[in-house]
Amino acid sequence: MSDKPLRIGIAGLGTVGVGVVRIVRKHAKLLEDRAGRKIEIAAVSARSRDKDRGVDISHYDWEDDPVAMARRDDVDVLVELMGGSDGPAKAAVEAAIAAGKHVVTANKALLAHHGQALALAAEKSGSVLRFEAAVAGGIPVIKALTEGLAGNEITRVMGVMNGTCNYILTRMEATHQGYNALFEEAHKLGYLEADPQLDVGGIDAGHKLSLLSSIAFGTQVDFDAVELEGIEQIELQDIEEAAEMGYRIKLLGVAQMTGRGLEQRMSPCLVPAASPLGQLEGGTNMVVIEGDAIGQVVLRGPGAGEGPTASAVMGDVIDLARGLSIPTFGIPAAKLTAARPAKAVVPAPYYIRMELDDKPGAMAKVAAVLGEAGISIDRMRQHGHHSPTAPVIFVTHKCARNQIDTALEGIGKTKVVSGAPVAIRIEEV
Ligand SMILES: NC(=O)C1=CN([C@@H]2O[C@H](COP(=O)(O)OP(=O)(O)OC[C@H]3O[C@@H](n4cnc5c(N)ncnc54)[C@H](OP(=O)(O)O)[C@@H]3O)[C@@H](O)[C@H]2O)C=CC1
Ligand SMILES: N[C@@H](CCO)C(=O)O
Repeated sequence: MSDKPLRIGIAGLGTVGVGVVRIVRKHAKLLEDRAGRKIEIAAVSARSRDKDRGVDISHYDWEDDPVAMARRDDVDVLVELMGGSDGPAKAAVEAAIAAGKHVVTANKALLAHHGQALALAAEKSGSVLRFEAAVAGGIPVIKALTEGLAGNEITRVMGVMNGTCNYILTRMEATHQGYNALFEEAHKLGYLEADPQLDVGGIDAGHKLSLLSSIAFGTQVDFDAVELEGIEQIELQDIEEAAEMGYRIKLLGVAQMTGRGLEQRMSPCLVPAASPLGQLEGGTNMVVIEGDAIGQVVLRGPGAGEGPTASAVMGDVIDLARGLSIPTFGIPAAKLTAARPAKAVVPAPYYIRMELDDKPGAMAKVAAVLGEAGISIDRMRQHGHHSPTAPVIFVTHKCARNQIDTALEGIGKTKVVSGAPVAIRIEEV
């Protein structure tokens, strides 16, 4: 037991920051016993000093400037909980690292864009940079990958890592309402990020996937290489068609090393309804890790919210208090390789929906385009309708995404389809 406390400075007192303050206050003795030393808050920083945050912060020094707080002599660890890929979050983290202080952050945007540079800087200055809370909120997935599964060659990482999207998709199925109505519901419940595109555009989940990829495959974080597709084009009809075929639609991230490079994609996928991913409800997250020795591990839990996210932050803080020092992405940053990005090369069956003109030869034209792209049709259904166009669903045999893209382009040129066809990958999970 050390008689020297670990002193943290918290930059950002919103949902997560307040959660961290609450845990430090409520569990002071427990934390001391587990960490082997006291954990104390030396200073806090946010935009507005006068805001009522529902916790008493009067015992802690206030800093208007998070960078100044990061440099304070009495701060051993900067806990960055402001958010944003650049601006004050980046400046404060860089200042802390330059001053040789450890950093704990929940900021996936910052790490997805600057993770490699920050990890290199941290190692150079002898700092430790940790980010458990940045991926899948309260689920200890970073620890699982960097520690518990460190003896494995990781073959695939998959997951549902944006609770808001999963909430919208599962509520569409449960309430038979369309995307727009459920987007509004999620908005009213305060689930959406300030910029909702981060959630529904798949960007937030893509940030998280890029961080997991780095640890799993020993590669430099490459968010730009993540193939991103959001959930906005998913219609109730897709959810219901998928359900009838025994699938559910999830915004699924998949990262795997292929013979042609690192495939990273975050996109809506049909997954078997009976699989663990298919059964995931509401805002819950799930990460599936596959390794050569372990086989498959499934981690499930709350991906956001005050308590779960602060829990993950505190796990990192306790590790630092214990003196644990693990490279940011599991191996020294200089050893992380720059992976060749591979577009979805692993073939899969696809679900394709389109509004087909109800006139002679229309179906034949579409079938010809699919055939020319080398795509074999597994199943096809056309529903009864009273409109001039017929909703038509194809399920293909396994094919590559570029074949689908070629076919979609060709289908557009047939002039027998209204609007853009929707193609969704069917993932074996
Ligand atoms: N909320 C969640 O469930 C999860 C959040 N995260 C991540 O955790 C981080 C924090 O998220 P969350 O708590 O929800 O965010 P909030 O928006 O609730 O809080 C952000 C805090 O940062 C402060 N802040 C913002 N800009 C500045 C600035 N320029 N200078 C000083 N302080 C600033 C705000 O100050 P003020 O209060 O005065 O306005 C506020 O206290 C983000 O990186 C987020 O992505 C990760 C997982 C889950
Ligand atoms: N916006 C995220 C929470 C923070 O990671 C989500 O909906 O999962």
